[in-house]
Amino acid sequence: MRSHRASLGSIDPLNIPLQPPPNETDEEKVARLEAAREATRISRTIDVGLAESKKALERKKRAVKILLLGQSESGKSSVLRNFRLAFTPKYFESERLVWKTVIQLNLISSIKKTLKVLQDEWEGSDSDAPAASKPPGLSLNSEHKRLALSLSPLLAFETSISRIMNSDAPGGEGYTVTVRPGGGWKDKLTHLGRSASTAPTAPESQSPSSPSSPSSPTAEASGDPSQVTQVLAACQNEIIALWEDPIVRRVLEANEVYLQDDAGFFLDDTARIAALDYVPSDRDIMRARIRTLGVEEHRFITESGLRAGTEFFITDVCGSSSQRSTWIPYFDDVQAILFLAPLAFWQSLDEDTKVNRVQDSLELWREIVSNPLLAKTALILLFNKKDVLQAHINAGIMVNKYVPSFGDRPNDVASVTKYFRDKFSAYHRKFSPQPRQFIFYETEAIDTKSTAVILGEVQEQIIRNHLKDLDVM
Ligand SMILES: Nc1nc2c(ncn2[C@@H]2O[C@H](COP(=O)(O)OP(=O)(O)OP(=O)(O)O)[C@@H](O)[C@H]2O)c(=O)[nH]1
Ligand SMILES: [Mg+2]
Repeated sequence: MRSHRASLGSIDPLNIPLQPPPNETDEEKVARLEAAREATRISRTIDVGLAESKKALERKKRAVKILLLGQSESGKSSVLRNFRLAFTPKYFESERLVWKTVIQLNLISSIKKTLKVLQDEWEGSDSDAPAASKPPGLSLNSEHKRLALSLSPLLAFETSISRIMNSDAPGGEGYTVTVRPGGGWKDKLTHLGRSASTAPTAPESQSPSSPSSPSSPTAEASGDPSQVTQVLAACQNEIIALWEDPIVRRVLEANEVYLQDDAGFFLDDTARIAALDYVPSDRDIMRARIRTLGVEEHRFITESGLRAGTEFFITDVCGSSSQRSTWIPYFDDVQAILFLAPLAFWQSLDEDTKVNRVQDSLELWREIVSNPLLAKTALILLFNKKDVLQAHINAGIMVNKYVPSFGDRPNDVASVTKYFRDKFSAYHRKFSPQPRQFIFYETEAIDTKSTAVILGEVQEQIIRNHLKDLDVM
């Protein structure tokens, strides 16, 4: 009986598309074989890539993942820098000169703010009231004009460096140093610093009484960090004279500008920072202010300490209210959250001056604590900036003026801390989806020694829990 099925014979129809086309010329054959080799190469590269991604995923699963949360200016990035200093000191050292530029920019920002207030005063006195009607303590004179004029070239440097750090995009408005997410700005500053040190040296510092004028070569504001150092050194007497001038201080106060309370305030350290050979101390680096934009993930392997060789992923976020929705994708698979909440009960949020800062932290804490995605995550609460709290209590700021429910408890740091700790702890108990330990520390992120001790304890706790979860212990 003949089979109804057609015999495949020696021709395999599945192979037909792979067969060389009939009448293939030699050139076509070479091209076809080359294309086949290229396809195999690409396929192998993809396989290797997939294997590497799988390995990286596996590694990330074993690594310790920490998320830094808290409102803007709570100290998240400063805690990250402390982590770096404590556990990756070589890496921290390699970045020291990058921070020099940030600190110089912080100093220039304070000068810029002062000059803006003075400028507004002059414009105001030109337009409305005659100068004579100003209270005597607020009358700016020609010496102030000279100081302002001699410092104005610094502003051009600030603009150029910010532009370089942000790849020519504006680096945010106002007076806070802001950079795009990612570490690209650090590479740019490092590179600029290196090329500047190999370039012919700039002229020796200029006469302090005549710092670079807009037309002088140093005022071209190339964004070269070594030029900023030169110009700051040349201007340091003027900066100190401006900041220490009693009339300028009174004008700033009358305009409710309190530079000392600003993050990244370095005017009191001008003589040191504006010196040609200035190298930032660890504390300076912790005090530097640079606003985080977006979300930054930092991976590092600890170089020293009890757990040297441990891989960490620390995610640092922007704390502004408008940015908080960007945190959520990072809640997955994180072992611990360090939640920073300075007890700045006398302050409101920059982004919404109707909202008290501690109230905002408490609300944010409630949201984090109650989030089901974070039910198993260790939450570590840091009442950061305890030095700032101490200074305000010492200055006689009354808590019950801002927080009436504080009542007539003693107006001291211990009572204030206990009062708010009880509140945060009550939220933690009430809103956690399942019971978990309440872990709490008072910190001062600009004090690297005390912070290192606390971070050592925190690191140990997190790693132990993580190893337990991975069933390694
Ligand atoms: N005095 C004092 N200043 C601190 C402390 N912790 C941080 N700072 C300073 O506060 C400012 C803000 O700290 P950051 O670490 O930049 O704050 P952040 O939470 O990362 O803020 P965003 O990036 O805007 O979300 C910086 O100038 C820090 O140096 C502290 O304990 N005491
Ligand atoms: Mg930050």
